[in-house]
Order: sequence, then C-alpha cells, then structure tokens
Amino acid sequence: MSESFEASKVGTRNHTVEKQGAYLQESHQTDSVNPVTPAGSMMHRSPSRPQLDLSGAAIHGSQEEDRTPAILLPNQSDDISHFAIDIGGSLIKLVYFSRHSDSSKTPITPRKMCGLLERRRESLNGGSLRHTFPVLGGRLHFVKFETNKINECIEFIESKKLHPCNIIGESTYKDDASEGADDGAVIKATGGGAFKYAELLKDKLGVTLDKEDEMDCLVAGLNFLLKTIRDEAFTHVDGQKQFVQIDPNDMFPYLLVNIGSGVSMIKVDGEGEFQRVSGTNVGGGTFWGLGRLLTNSKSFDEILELSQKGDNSAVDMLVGDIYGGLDYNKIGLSASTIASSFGKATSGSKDLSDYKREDIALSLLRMISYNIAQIAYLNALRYGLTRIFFGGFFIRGHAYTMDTISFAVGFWSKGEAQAMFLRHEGFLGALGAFLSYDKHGLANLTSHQFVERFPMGAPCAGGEIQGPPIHDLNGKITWMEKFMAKGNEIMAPVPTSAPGTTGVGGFGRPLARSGSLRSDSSAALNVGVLWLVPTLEPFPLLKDPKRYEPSTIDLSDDDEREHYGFLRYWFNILSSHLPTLVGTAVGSEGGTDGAKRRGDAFAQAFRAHLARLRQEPAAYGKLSLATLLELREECLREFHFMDAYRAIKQRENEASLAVLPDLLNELDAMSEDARLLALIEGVLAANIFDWGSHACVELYRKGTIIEIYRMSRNKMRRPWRV
Ligand SMILES: Nc1ncnc2c1ncn2[C@@H]1O[C@H](COP(=O)(O)OP(=O)(O)OP(=O)(O)O)[C@@H](O)[C@H]1O
Ligand SMILES: CC(C)(CO)[C@@H](O)C(=O)NCCC(=O)O
Repeated sequence: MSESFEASKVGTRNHTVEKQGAYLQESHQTDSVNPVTPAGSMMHRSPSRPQLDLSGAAIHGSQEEDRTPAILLPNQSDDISHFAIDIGGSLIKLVYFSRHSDSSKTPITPRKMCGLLERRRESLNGGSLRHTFPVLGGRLHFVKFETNKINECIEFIESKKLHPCNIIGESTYKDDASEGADDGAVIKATGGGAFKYAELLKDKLGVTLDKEDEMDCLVAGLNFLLKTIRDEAFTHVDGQKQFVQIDPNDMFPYLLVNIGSGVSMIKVDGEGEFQRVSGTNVGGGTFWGLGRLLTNSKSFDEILELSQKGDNSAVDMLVGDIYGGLDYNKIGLSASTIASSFGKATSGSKDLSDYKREDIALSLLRMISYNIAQIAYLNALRYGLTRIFFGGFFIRGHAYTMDTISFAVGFWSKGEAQAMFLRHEGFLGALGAFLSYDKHGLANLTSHQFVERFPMGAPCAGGEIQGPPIHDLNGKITWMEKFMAKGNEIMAPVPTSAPGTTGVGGFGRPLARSGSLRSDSSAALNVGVLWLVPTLEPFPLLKDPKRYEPSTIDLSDDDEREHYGFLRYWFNILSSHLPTLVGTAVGSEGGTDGAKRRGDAFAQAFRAHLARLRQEPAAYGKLSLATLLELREECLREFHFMDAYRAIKQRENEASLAVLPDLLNELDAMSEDARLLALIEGVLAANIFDWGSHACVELYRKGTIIEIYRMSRNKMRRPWRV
C-alpha cells in the first residue's frame, strides 16, 4: 500500500509560517493587556442572585507550576440543563447546554429548570411532547479532556454541577419540591469509555450512563452540523480555507472518515442511514503514541509543532534516493516523492538520537495522513462517493495535516473527490449523543437558530497576564472560563475554570515559544460556543424563511472585498470608534478604576480580533457587518460590559417618553400613507443609528434620538428623494 507522494507538492509550510510571523508581530502588542474577564456569557445574572457563589473557592493546582491555576468554585451553579459525553480512547468530549442566563428575570437553578420542564411537559399532551416541546434558549459548550485524566473531567462536571439534573427518563423529571432528591440522573454517553468508565462515573458522580452507539452518534452529530451550523465544512488546499455550502436537501451520500485514536470510515446515505465500511488501526493514537516515543514530546501539540520545523527527507527514503537522484517518470514518480516513509532510518549506522525530532515528527505526520487519506479515497472509489468529510481530533484544525490529506485525496482521485474538514471535527460523537436526548427538540432547528460566539478573554493576576495572552486566540475556541485574580483573591466574578481541559477544536496553549502552529488560524479559531436563539422568528412574509440570508455581502470573500472595499472601510470605522466606545462603556459602569481596566482590556481584545480578521477575514467563518458588530458586542460582554449604552439609553428613554405623546398625536393626525412612511422612516433612522452610523453619531452629539428622528423626517434631504 505504500504508494507515495511528491514531497514538494504538499509544501505549504513556508507559506503558513510566514503568515504566522506577520500575525505574531501584529498581535504581540496585545500582550500587556491588563485585567480580563471570563468568557462572558455566564456572568450576567439577575441582580437578585449573587453573580458567583464563591464559597469554597480554592486555587486548583500549584501557582508556581501553572501560570493559569484554575479556581475551583465548588458551589457555583450554572443553570445547566444537560450534557452528553463521548469517552474515546484518547480524549473525552463533553457537550453541555446552559440556559441563557438573561432570558429570565428569575434565577433558574437546575432543579427549578427540571420543574419547569415538568410543568411544560404536563401541559402538553404526552404523545406530542417529543415534537412540540418548546426549545429553551441557551448555549452549547464544547470541552475536551484527556481520557487518561478522566478525574479532571469528573471534577469539571462536579464543579459546574452538570450532573444532578440530567435526566432523560420521563418519570424522573423533578420540580422544586423535590430538591435534594437528585439521584438517578441518566447521562447520554458514547464511545468505548461509556462502557469502560460507567462504574467510575456511577461511583463518583452518581450518574448512570445511557449508552448510545458510537457510529450512530458520529453520523447524527455530523448531519446536525451540516444542516444547522453555517460554515461548518470547509476545504483546505495549499493553506487556503474555503467554506463549503452544503445544501441540506442534497447532503447525501458522503463518506465520513473519523480520525480518532483509530479510524472509522462510514458511508452515510441519509439520516440514520449508514454503514461503517472500513477502518484502520493506524490513526491519531498511532501518531501520538509513536510520535511521543520517537520525539520524546510531552503532548500531541508539541509533536505537531515540531513537525512544522522539520525536513522529512532526512528520514524518509525518496524516489531520488533509490534512483540516484532521478525521477521515475515511467510510473509518474518524481525524485522528490516519498518512496518509503522512514526508509532512511534503515541505515545501521544511525541511532534515534542521530535524527532530528522535527524531521521525525514531520515524516510521521505525513506517513499517517497519507495513509488515512489513501484508504479514504479507496473507500470513496469503492462506493462511488465524491464527498469525504474528515473528522476526529487527529485533524486538530492543523493546516498542514489538512493540506496533506487534501493533497492525497486530490492526487489519488485526480480531483474527482473532495476532502472536507469540519469546525467541530472532534465533537461529532458527543454532539450526536447530546442530540439523542429527545426532550429539547434541537434536531429540528434551522441554521438561523444558532449563532456562534467566540469568547476571548485573557485571565490575569496581580495586574499581569497569567493566562494565554490575547494574541493566543486559542481562547476563542475554548469554553474558557477565565478568571481574574490577584494572588488568591478573586477580583471578578467568574465561573469555574476548567481544570485540565485541553481546549476545543484547536490547540491548547502553545508549548513552544514560537507558537508556530498558530500559523493556521483555523487551528485556533474554529469553534465557538453555540448559542441557541429559538425565540427569533423569521419575518412572516418571507417567501422562504429558511433560505433568507440577511447579510448578503460576505466581507471575507475576496472578490467582494476588492470590489467594495467594505472590509477595510468597516475595520477603519470600528477602530476609530473604539476609544469613544470604550469611554462610553467605562462610563456605563461608573467610570471606576476596575471599569477602566476592563475597558482597556476590551479594547485590546477587540483590536486583536480586528487584527486577526484583517489577516484572515474568514477566520471566524463568513464575515458580514452584522457578525462584526455582534463580535464587538460579545467582546464587550466578555469584559463585563453588559450594556455599554445603558446610561445613554436611560437618558434617551426618559427624553423619548416625555415627547412620545406628542409624537403619537402627530402620527395619528397623518393620513394613513404618510403615517406608514413616517413610521418606516423612523424605524430605519433608529436602525441606522443603532448600527453606529458615523453621521448619526455626529448628529447624536447634538441632540437626542428623538430629535434625530424628527430631523431625519423634516430637515434632512433624503438621498432617495433627490
Ligand atoms: N490534546 C490532545 N491530546 C491527545 N490527543 C490529541 C490531542 N489533540 C488531538 N489529539 C489527537 O486526537 C486523537 C483522538 O481523537 P478523538 O478524540 O477524535 O478520538 P477518540 O474518541 O479519543 O478515539 P476513538 O474514537 O478511537 O476511541 C488522538 O489520538 C490524537 O491523535
Ligand atoms: C474502535 C473504535 C471504533 C473506537 O472508537 C476506533 O478506534 C476505530 O475505528 N478503530 C479502528 C479499528 C479498525 O477498523 O481497524
């Protein structure tokens, strides 16, 4: 099977490393950011509840050894509704759901949530529950742990109190009255570890695992993502990432190649319609295991990082090595093609220590990636499939791995088959298990009901960065529960830090100084927290709500960018407006020293986002003005500015209410047509203002919104009337 590829054809490393250099330069300036906050969304609790339950808080681990010691807050609850777990040979993946904490004025504890569910359930007719149960708003979080550190995962579940109320049996719903009687929770679980660790989880957490088949879950997870999450799938060729639009009505058939410890290849023909057609024991575990032995690396990421500085020709036997520097043209093999991976190591005179770790790492990465890609291609060929999705955490969002696999698939299939990758690569199984809870009705959601948010804080202690600096955008893809601490004193309310989580879909903190893996932005930025926004209804008059796309201009699209220059325009606007926004935000929090520090930190974080996007506009998926503004809002919230415009809104509301009767009278007095036009103009004026239009902001300085509204109607020359 050891067909080979031409070494030069997959050589995108230089390119990506260069990009990384530029990026690091730009982002270093953010290192000195000061105080920072947690991934924001868990922070905004109702005032009637303390923001954090700090009782029993303790630093977890040694501060000397760990620059980001986790703070365990054993009594903090997060209104969790439920979670599912995928325990694989190498990694444990956890998907958990938390309610929008701001969606209700009353704080909802997990048990209250169960009571709520129970009451709603009762109010519906038993049989129809499955399909009509209202979906609760909330967030889906993705976290992973190493399987051999399962205790850290258990601690995480405990510290976040994910387990007491995760009940799937109809008879086990509880309401407030049954607080305390929370045994018997049943958790959806998949992967081999669902069997292996069932007893342990029962002992430690008191939960029973409801086992779901691993392959079922992988397929269900992927189908859900392809149908529901925008820009989930992408190709990666020569360092270029391109999102693929998947038509939910034309998704099948495809081949899923899940590269975990081992590799499963699944032909998928429809919802729940699939067959595991092949597999190979040479997978991610092989790469990690052999890589660790051969390079003495401490982690998976370290091996990947090493590989990017290596030259595999020092280890691999090339066609040219065999043919005295010549190509073997007759069968289409150039001299630089790898004839035999590790073939040079057969030389008796050299020991392992005579080879460079970097070279070994690269040779190994290529060997494994090519081999899997080739088997994948053969299976695609066997079943006439042209779409191949590669999942599993071996991929790790790593540009070089993806390029190598893409190259191999393209090479063997002569361009007929396409390798595609997934932003939630390693979470397919966990997500599938999560979806198998049938009470939340997630499976029927459309893409409009999920938005993806990217928390990116930087924890700091004593005024100095203690966590990943902001340029380490890894924070964007983890559900990083950041904290701010001064010595042992917690300065900002934060959820529990995740001990031992290895991050989500991207790299953990870079171990090497260079952080060269960051050369691939996708590695660090491919997964955010999914927010479920079920309350948004499409406009009723839309012809096809499912296809309605409010943001028609993709700012990350090259052509459009050149054509309109929008991206640069908006970046400039957002950058120049930043000081004003920070001032407003700080003012909204009383202008305290703490608020100022947070304001500075927000500005640095947001600048880092903009710098990142300038460099790679598609880094966070499709980019529209709406997503840019949403990103800014999210970033503000992350730094605890829940509403930067609070004070202004209050002032405006008061002023508006004072003149509202007058305005209503004025509108009432109009003819129907004139009134409709006035209302529409008013809505547009408010909307444009809300989007921070430059001209409006200038106008605003001179009066209140209501005055602008009047001015826009009475005085301004409207372009559409000229
Ligand atoms: N931080 C990490 N630690 C360990 N392995 C990692 C890490 N990041 C990526 N990997 C790679 O991901 C692989 C595990 O992927 P994944 O979690 O999809 O599979 P798994 O569920 O553990 O395995 P299986 O399905 O075969 O039981 C590892 O074997 C390794 O190659
Ligand atoms: C055994 C599983 C399914 C566990 O996830 C996976 O590791 C795998 O597909 N291994 C490859 C086994 C084979 O088909 O040779």
